[in-house]
Amino acid sequence: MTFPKGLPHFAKGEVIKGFGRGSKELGIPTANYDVDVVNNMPKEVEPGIYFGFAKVDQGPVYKMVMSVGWNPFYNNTQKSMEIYIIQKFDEDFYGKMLKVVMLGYLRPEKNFNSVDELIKAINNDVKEAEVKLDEEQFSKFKTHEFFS
Ligand SMILES: Cc1cc2nc3c(=O)[nH]c(=O)nc-3n(C[C@H](O)[C@H](O)[C@H](O)COP(=O)(O)O)c2cc1C
Ligand SMILES: Nc1ncnc2c1ncn2[C@@H]1O[C@H](COP(=O)(O)OP(=O)(O)O)[C@@H](O)[C@H]1O
Ligand SMILES: [Mg+2]
Repeated sequence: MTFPKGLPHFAKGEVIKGFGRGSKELGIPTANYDVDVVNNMPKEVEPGIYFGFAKVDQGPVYKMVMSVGWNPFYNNTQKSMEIYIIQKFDEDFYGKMLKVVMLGYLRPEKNFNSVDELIKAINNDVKEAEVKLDEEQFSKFKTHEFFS
């Protein structure tokens, strides 16, 4: 199988503050990158929802889903890259170093009629990502030297 245009893409940077909507309104926190990391992405990587792996500081490598774009449901004016790590954390990790590898594309960003529909869509993304990331072509990136 061939990867979508611009993938795999490796990114790293500090976790910054976003709008605080992820955990408060959706119950799904997302670690946001700053504008430099967003601008470093190859032009051919389309906005949309992606899956891959993530690591905070010296911690373990976890599965992740990522939203790239303008969040049409909220109409953001700045493009963002936000990562939901598929793992429960007891504490926030603002200011920490976050490394990710983007491996696959799930769907375009969409608008929804309600917050509930957005939450359902994200939960479905998580399910799909969990299955796909177990495929050998993707799972091998868990031990990629980028993360060591
Ligand atoms: C897997 C995933 C899929 C998402 N899909 C959409 C989407 O289709 N449309 C949208 O407007 N926002 C989408 N979002 C982004 C959420 O709206 C965003 O995480 C939320 O606004 C939190 O923003 P904040 O970090 O600035 O607080 C998605 C986020 C994730 C993690
Ligand atoms: N599983 C997780 N995935 C991503 N971020 C998490 C997770 N658990 C806790 N966090 C923390 O929650 C923060 C994001 O919450 P969020 O409500 O999206 O706020 P913000 O708008 O500031 O990004 C992250 O920056 C991180 O410190
Ligand atoms: Mg966030």
